[in-house]
Amino acid sequence: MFKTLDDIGSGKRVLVRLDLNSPVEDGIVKDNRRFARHARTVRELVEAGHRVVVIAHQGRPGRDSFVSLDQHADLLAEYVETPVAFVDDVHGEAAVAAIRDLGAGEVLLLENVRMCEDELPERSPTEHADSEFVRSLAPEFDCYVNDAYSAAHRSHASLVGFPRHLPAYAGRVMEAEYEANTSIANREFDGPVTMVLGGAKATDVIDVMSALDEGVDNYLLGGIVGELFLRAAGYDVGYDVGDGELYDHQWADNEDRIRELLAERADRIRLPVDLAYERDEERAEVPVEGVEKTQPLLDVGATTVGDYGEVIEDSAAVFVKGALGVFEDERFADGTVGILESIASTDCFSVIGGGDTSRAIELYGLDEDYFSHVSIAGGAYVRALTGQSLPGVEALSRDD
Ligand SMILES: Nc1ncnc2c1ncn2[C@@H]1O[C@H](COP(=O)(O)OP(=O)(O)O)[C@@H](O)[C@H]1O
Ligand SMILES: O=C(OP(=O)(O)O)[C@H](O)COP(=O)(O)O
Repeated sequence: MFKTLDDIGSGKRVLVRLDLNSPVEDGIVKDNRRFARHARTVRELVEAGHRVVVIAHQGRPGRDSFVSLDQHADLLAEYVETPVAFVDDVHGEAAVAAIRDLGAGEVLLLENVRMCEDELPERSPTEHADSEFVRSLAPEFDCYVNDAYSAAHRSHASLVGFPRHLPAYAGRVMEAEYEANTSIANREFDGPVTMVLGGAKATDVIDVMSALDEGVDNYLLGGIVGELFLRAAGYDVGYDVGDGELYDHQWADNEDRIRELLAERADRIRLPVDLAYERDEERAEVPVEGVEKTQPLLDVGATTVGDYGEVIEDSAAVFVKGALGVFEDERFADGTVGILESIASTDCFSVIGGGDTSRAIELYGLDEDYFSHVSIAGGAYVRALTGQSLPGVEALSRDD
């Protein structure tokens, strides 16, 4: 449906859009798997003797994470194992001069594209193609590669404007993410399909469940979302404790849809039968019938992990969206890690998505190779699961 790096040839001037958007702490850009993944695409372009110019974004104006890409150049260079030059300009004279100076097999990163006013408005590809940003850079290149799947749900200039001027190709990350994340909608599996749904964002999970009625045989719920469903089932859970804002407003916003889903799909939805909480600084577990509504509940319990593991063992495909507990705290990681281990021990097709959830894989030393695909996308993954098209993918696919 789109052309790939296999179709480019060699020795071209290539503009490549990556998603290097990263956590920033005290002004320091944190390394994360986006660098390692995109490095593969960049390395392949370098090895083909192209002149490689990278564009990417970081944060949004007004936020602390809205910083220059100078640190990103060093991090990317480590993974590509080749120097990555940086110019603090997006499309002005300095950027164009640096682009023209580039030799074959060299890599240059331009400044954060969100520092350019043309980038962020959600506009059509035709409007973006006509922006000064896109019109001033496009003539410097022979082709455009979009590898930024995890930003492809945005109709921003650097993601949709260039394919109107240049032959456009998908990078390796774009290809792999697209194929894995749309497989729940596009692929037939030879056995039950299971979704593990957790995390803190109830609306995302409800949207995914609503969109995927036919294709899914089992829903295994946990996290905040699981507690909201348990509350709908009549258990005394899912109440905000102290100043927390995790439950009550999400309950108010989603109560009706949760009740409907539970009634319609009672035979396919599995809820936690036990939960974990903190007692005397240790992990303690309690059956759902016994929880008191003043306890913060931070993970699913061991019986739930066992039950869910049996369902996973019998599944042909498992998709994960959201963590089953507060896995960042080792005491409450058993649910998330236990489920990931169950998936890893089967040979089912598996996709682990959600920026936070996939972090549990590296935090607890699981091997990525045990899973069919570990996504680096958050919002784009949810949109793909719900069958929505992504403007950045659409822009690559046009055949007019
Ligand atoms: N019971 C819980 N109470 C509080 N936070 C939870 C609970 N279960 C999961 N979480 C939190 O949810 C976060 C992941 O949620 P979310 O952002 O929805 O998922 P993702 O980013 O993977 O899509 C994790 O950081 C985890 O700490
Ligand atoms: O990190 C990103 O999305 P994600 O947080 O949904 O994974 C993308 O870079 C998009 O960034 P944006 O949500 O500021 O447009």
